[in-house]
Amino acid sequence: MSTEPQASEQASLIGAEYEVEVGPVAHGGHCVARTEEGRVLFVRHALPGERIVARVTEGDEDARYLRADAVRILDASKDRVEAPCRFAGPGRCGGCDWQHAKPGAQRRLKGEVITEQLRRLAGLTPEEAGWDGTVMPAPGDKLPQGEVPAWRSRVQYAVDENGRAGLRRHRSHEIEPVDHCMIAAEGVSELGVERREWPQIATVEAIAASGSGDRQVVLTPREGGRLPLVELDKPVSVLRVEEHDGGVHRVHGRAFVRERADGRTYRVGMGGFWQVHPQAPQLLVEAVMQGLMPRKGDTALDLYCGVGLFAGAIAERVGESGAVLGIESGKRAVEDARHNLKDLPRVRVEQGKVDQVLPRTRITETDLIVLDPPRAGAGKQTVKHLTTLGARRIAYVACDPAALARDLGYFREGGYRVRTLRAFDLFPMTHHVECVAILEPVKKDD
Ligand SMILES: C[S@@+](CC[C@H](N)C(=O)[O-])C[C@H]1O[C@@H](n2cnc3c(N)ncnc32)[C@H](O)[C@@H]1O
Repeated sequence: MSTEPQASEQASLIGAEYEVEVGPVAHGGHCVARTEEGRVLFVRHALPGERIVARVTEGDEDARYLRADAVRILDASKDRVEAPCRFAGPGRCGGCDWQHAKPGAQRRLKGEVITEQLRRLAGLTPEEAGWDGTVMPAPGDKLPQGEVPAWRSRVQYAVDENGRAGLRRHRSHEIEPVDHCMIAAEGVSELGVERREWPQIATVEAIAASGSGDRQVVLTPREGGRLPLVELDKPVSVLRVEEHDGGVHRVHGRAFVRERADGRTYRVGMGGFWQVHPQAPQLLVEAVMQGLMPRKGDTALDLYCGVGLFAGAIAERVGESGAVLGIESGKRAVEDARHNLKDLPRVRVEQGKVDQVLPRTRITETDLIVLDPPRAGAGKQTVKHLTTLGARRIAYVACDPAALARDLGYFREGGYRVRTLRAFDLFPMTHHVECVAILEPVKKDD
């Protein structure tokens, strides 16, 4: 069955409906389906094996593929549940992708995406990647059926023309007003951002640091708008982002929040990166340390080091006879990292892009490397450089399995193999997943 789009839309297929059988999951929070005419659809709100009616949301006659939403489920998967969030569904909030899937099924789908990316982009079988296909939930997130983990310790809300806070619809600038985001951490919900009016404000970010209890609200006024009087129920620091240069103006309270991981406190200023799931920093430090096994006296690099999470953990373990160099491009993050690690005299943090700073350091060897790049990955040139430094072990922390797979391919070209690859569901209800790959040089007799 198919419904043709209205003639006035010319070649656009937006609005056309196709009855299809849903195929496998694809990277990005959707599944692949094929129409009778052979058109490829990327369908959201569907699950593999289902028979559905898909309505096209993007694409025209000439497109290589169309984007679509499952608007009617004719034959449901056993993994399907009623979305617990009332703002989820076709055309609604774009924050979550898998509200309609059981938690175990969400993790399975993420595992399938990782396997597929490894195969397609690196030519690696699960065995060659040391990957057993299991995506682990964060401790505390395995909740009874129907309950949703409230994990987002940082939420940036957009504000609509009526002053209501909300979240963007999928691939859209439109805002879905949301009076309670189910995945927002309790500390975020308690700030009351979702329940008040925000005239003249473009975005409001609510931050609830877990270890310290620090709370922060970061306001970006509308162009030409003025900052409204801000009175919140809780003691929070409020920052305002200046329009002209992205600078930060402190309205009241501290200009940073304090986070805790691995027995240390980390100051994180505005714009500085910190993992959003409260369990993530500890979980990732443990996975990285188990993989790297630092020894006293080791030298190590922490690339894309943020405010110094892994540099701090490694420095504690390599002791005073060892040394750690962190590299990070964000100016404020580097200031925070230097502050956070100032009790560790053998740690240095350099500011700049890894591909520019690393060659300038003239480092020719190191025992250990941890790299935790942004979504785009490290890239061929940087990976190639890293494979020349003779590291005994490399830990690659990745928030995008596609970029990870590409970079693992480059590591292989440089003589490194993957020992283990672990994956953690640090973003429940969304399609995102965090991986930690541990690499080591291929031995001559391998
Ligand atoms: C995924 S975060 C990791 C931060 C840190 N490892 C942590 O876990 O808190 C990536 C970091 O890389 C930084 N970054 C992005 N591109 C960079 C580049 N080309 N060179 C250096 N740092 C970069 C970002 O500012 C961000 O702090």
